[in-house]
Amino acid sequence: MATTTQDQLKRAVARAAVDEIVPLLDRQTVIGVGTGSTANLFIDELAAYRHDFDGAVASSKASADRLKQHGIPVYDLNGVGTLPVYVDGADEIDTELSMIKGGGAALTREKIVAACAQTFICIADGSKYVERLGGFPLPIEVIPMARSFVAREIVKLGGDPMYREGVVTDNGNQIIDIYNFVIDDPRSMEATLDQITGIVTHGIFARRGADVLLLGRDDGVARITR
Ligand SMILES: O=C[C@H](O)[C@H](O)[C@H](O)COP(=O)(O)O
Repeated sequence: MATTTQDQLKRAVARAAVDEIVPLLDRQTVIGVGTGSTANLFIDELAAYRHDFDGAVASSKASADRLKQHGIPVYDLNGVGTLPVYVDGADEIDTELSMIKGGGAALTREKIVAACAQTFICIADGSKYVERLGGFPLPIEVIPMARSFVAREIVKLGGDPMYREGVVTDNGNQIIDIYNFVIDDPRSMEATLDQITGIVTHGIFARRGADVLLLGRDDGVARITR
């Protein structure tokens, strides 16, 4: 039997997310849209329904551009109230639906848009589903002048910080990736990192984790809820 490629799994969950949200849409609905290769496929699938909803708030300039290319209006979050749904990928997601995000450096806007959403639907291929977060290096967005200070604080917490050279976020900041970081308790680590001066956002999404995970596996898309 032919194995399903990662790209096919991403496409399957993107379609499943569209199937899940289309019944909720009306001409006034504005939805939150994430960033990355899986979110891109979701945007492409969503395009067929562009006349069934009002528009979207994007979590990155790249996603905003892709939405606009499909003729989907993109709104500033400040002009929109609560979003009924936010759809995005993840770099890792655990059984409690806590996530590591930010592999594409979009974590800050993602966390903000997710905070405004009633329901967070995570779309991910099976490789992202883990027992414990931390195999994927944890991205942190830092104010540039605080980079070395934040790195020293991370070392005190037992992680190995690595500057992601050449990357500037949509907010004009820099990214540090933390390798070899044990995240036994995502909520507690999220709170600890929230306290470090100079960190704009880190990639642990635990307090605002996903509500629904659409997980692409060889045998189909599993729907897992928190
Ligand atoms: O900054 C990027 C985001 O957090 C993405 O959602 C995450 O990196 C997953 O991206 P992909 O769907 O390309 O694996």
